[in-house]
Amino acid sequence: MTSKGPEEEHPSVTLFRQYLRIRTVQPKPDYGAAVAFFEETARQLGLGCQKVEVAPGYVVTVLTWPGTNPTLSSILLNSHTDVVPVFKEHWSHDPFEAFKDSEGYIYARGAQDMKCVSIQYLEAVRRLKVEGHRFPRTIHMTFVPDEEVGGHQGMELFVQRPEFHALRAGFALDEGIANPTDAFTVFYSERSPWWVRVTSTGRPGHASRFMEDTAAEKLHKVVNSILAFREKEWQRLQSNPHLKEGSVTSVNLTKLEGGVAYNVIPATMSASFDFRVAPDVDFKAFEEQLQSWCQAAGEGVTLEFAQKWMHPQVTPTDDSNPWWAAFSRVCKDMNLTLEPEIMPAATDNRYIRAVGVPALGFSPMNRTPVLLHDHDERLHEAVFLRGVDIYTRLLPALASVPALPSDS
Ligand code: MET
Ligand SMILES: [Zn+2]
Ligand SMILES: [Zn+2]
Repeated sequence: MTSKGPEEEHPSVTLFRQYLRIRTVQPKPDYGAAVAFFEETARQLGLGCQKVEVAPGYVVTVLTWPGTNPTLSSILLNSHTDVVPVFKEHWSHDPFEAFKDSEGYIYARGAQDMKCVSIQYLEAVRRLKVEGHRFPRTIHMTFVPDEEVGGHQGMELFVQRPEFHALRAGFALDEGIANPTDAFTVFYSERSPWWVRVTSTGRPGHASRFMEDTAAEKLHKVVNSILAFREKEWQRLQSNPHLKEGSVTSVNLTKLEGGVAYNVIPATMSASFDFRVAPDVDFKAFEEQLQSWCQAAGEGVTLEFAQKWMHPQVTPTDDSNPWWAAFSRVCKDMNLTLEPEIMPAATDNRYIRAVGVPALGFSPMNRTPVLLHDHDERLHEAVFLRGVDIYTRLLPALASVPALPSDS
């Protein structure tokens, strides 16, 4: 599809580009502007709008399209409003201008992760409302802050609040990842983020000496053990074509800290690791493994967790799950190929699943390179619009799932 001039641009694309220009970029997102944007959109669409301040300055905006049968549980469409930082010098276009090139690619931070999805939800609801539809189940759209830094001042708090329980969510959709092939990836579980800092203490002294028991030597041993484990998991993934990235445990060494001068042996050094633990791992045994690598390195080597998710959940992807049945039926009817996978990263879906709500991670972008968090993050307007079509089919099906035992 070739690009149209601005006067011919699809209004859904225009709204998408407007949202992309709001600078909700970490570490200082302009959440006020995002909330105002959704309030205004709610007004235009005739949707209920509720603001829940889960922490000072951290507002969850809830837009609601009531269903015809209030006894049924609702459909929750979640998206986060924050985006990750940019390295502006590596971008072909200003990442907050939402520039559209002559082919129709829209360049912006958040184009894939996940401002596209927020607008696709809204535009699908708009279309269905304009066509005069009503569905039995209520549809709530939640726009949440803070996901990109862990969701601790966003969804993690929101799911504990009475306002969340009052939504009576029976099923949720949240973000997925683009797929470069013709297929669409859908995520039914997630790896658990474990952020681990290993601190090593040892003998300080003059750096000209062969000092024994130094912090660096012991830290080196732990780093070796963990990177050997990384290599093992990588080989396991490489050698088995049936395994996807989310099915093995990954780890990266992301920070090294310590030292004051070239010629002073420091008494303390630390290494930080980002583990993503596969859902089928025995968590207790895995933690013991980490502890034993530290112990094997010598005295004075300890670890602490900056993040340690312990509640991985799996949403069934067979017809025993009526939500999956409805979701996959629509995709089949639309001739979309689905690739069910475990999310390699972490999303707010982990909090939603942990309070007992089945959830899928889905960002309808096929034939699209995976550019989330990358330079030149972009999405073709035709792929974006196709996503609106997909939600326009998914929402009626999900919001019409007949009464379930869990609804009463
Ligand atoms: C682990 S906190 C979540 C932040 C981000 N979504 C990630 O997966 O890294
Ligand atoms: Zn995201
Ligand atoms: Zn992200």
